[in-house]
Amino acid sequence: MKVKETSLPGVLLFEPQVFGDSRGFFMETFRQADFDKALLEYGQNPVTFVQDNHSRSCQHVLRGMHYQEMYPQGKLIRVLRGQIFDVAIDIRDGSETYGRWFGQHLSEENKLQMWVPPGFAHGFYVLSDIAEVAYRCTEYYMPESERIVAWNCPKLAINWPLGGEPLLSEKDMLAQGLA
Ligand SMILES: Cc1cn([C@H]2C[C@H](O)[C@@H](COP(=O)(O)OP(=O)(O)O[C@H]3O[C@@H](C)C(=O)[C@@H](O)[C@H]3O)O2)c(=O)[nH]c1=O
Repeated sequence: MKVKETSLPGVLLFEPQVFGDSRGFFMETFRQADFDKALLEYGQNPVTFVQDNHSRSCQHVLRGMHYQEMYPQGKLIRVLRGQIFDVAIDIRDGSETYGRWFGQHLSEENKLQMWVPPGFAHGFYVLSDIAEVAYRCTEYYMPESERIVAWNCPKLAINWPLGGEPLLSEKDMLAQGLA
């Protein structure tokens, strides 16, 4: 697994080694020791994943930008099918990079994984007909603690590669921008 820093400190990209042969391919998608080493190398605290999620969305769906106020979740995101534009926003109080975002195309082709540390908001926009997204979380889902920042907050000015009007859940539609 190769690890790359991004332009937003804390957010990391993981690129698995893919072993292709006449049958198809094989890859390790997570290895605890390598992940621990990467976090240590980039000065982050060790984490434990406690929940695995899988969602399926159609083209132009935008989910986000979500975070949990209490029990902030770190998330390790990958795409099983299709392509998304995945975005993390630093919303940690007092952070030097507060309000900055980073976006990356994740797809079944590039097999990249994005690490979104606890304290960041997260969301994605679906570019392909269908996208299946799988992610591991470091805290359990706590709906009462869930907060949402509007995907189109002018202060964030996220440069979404929109190919059509985003399809949002009702709660994402009602979200406010960053205070
Ligand atoms: C996120 C989540 C939802 N649910 C339920 C609640 C609801 O009835 C249904 C759909 O929930 P949502 O509309 O919140 O799903 P969704 O909009 O896909 O929420 C997700 O968005 C991405 C961007 C993230 O980063 C995730 O952490 C999560 O917030 O699933 C769970 O049971 N456990 C969970 O962990």
